[in-house]
Amino acid sequence: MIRFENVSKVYARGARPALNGMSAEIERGEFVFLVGASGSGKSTCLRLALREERPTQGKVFVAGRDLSTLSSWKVPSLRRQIGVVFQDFRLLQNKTVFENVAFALQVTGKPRHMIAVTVPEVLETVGLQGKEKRRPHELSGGEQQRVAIARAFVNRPSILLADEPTGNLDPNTSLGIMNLLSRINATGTTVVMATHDSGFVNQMRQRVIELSNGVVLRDQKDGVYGAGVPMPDDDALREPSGHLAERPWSPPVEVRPVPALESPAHAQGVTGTVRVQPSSQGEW
Ligand SMILES: Nc1ncnc2c1ncn2[C@@H]1O[C@H](COP(=O)(O)OP(=O)(O)OP(=O)(O)O)[C@@H](O)[C@H]1O
Repeated sequence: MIRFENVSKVYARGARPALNGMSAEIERGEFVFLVGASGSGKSTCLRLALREERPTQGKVFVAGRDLSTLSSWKVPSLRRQIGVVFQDFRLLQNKTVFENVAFALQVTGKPRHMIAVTVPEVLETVGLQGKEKRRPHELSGGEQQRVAIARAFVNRPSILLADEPTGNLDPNTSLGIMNLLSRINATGTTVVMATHDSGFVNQMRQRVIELSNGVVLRDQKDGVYGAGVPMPDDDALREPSGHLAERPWSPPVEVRPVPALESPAHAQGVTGTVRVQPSSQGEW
């Protein structure tokens, strides 16, 4: 789905490379954490996959396209396949919740009647029903991130890139966002998330790609955040079901993938389930 082939990126002449011969391949439907020290190149990887930046050397392939030969006029169609979520939400401040999400459909030329149906559905999925008319400054950080996720997904992209999506949120709110991303991934969407949040990385046990100075230091299936050494009490924490129980540090709800998105209430970390069925392409 996403392939980096020996990619180097030098932003300014003479500067240290942000990426320095980095290679990695991410398959359709994977959930991958990109970790590494500040400046190790995580955001650069995401920007290259979006064709916001171009490599100085090497190639990036996304959804079967070689981005080095992709014409500029095809970049919007590439980006329609990719949802993006940022640490700072990046909502349009003068638009309501509904309008922020609707905007993503309008720019792709969707008809008004389709927008009128789809936006409330997606807002319900992320737990924001009843808040359609609010503006971003009238929402909590977690709610703003839910709007951003709704906007990222309303076009049913096959890839979600998330750059520190929990970086501005408290642990409980972050947990709700992680649950939402996990459930989105469970519908078949490829998720790549750059993060410094060691707690979630250690608990979710997804693939971890660790960057250091622009190269892949570690690529670990069912990985952990640091050093590649499992935490000593992991087996003790694993329940008979295979799910991880709470750690002493963790918020009071487990994170686990399920085969479909759940209700907004569940996404916020409380019980109750309304299933949103994925389409045959594994999208929702
Ligand atoms: N637009 C830019 N112009 C010049 N240098 C840049 C630019 N963007 C990133 N860099 C440099 O490239 C290197 C990698 O940055 P990048 O943002 O990819 O790291 P990161 O791992 O995402 O860091 P963080 O965890 O702090 O977000 C850093 O040395 C950074 O200063």
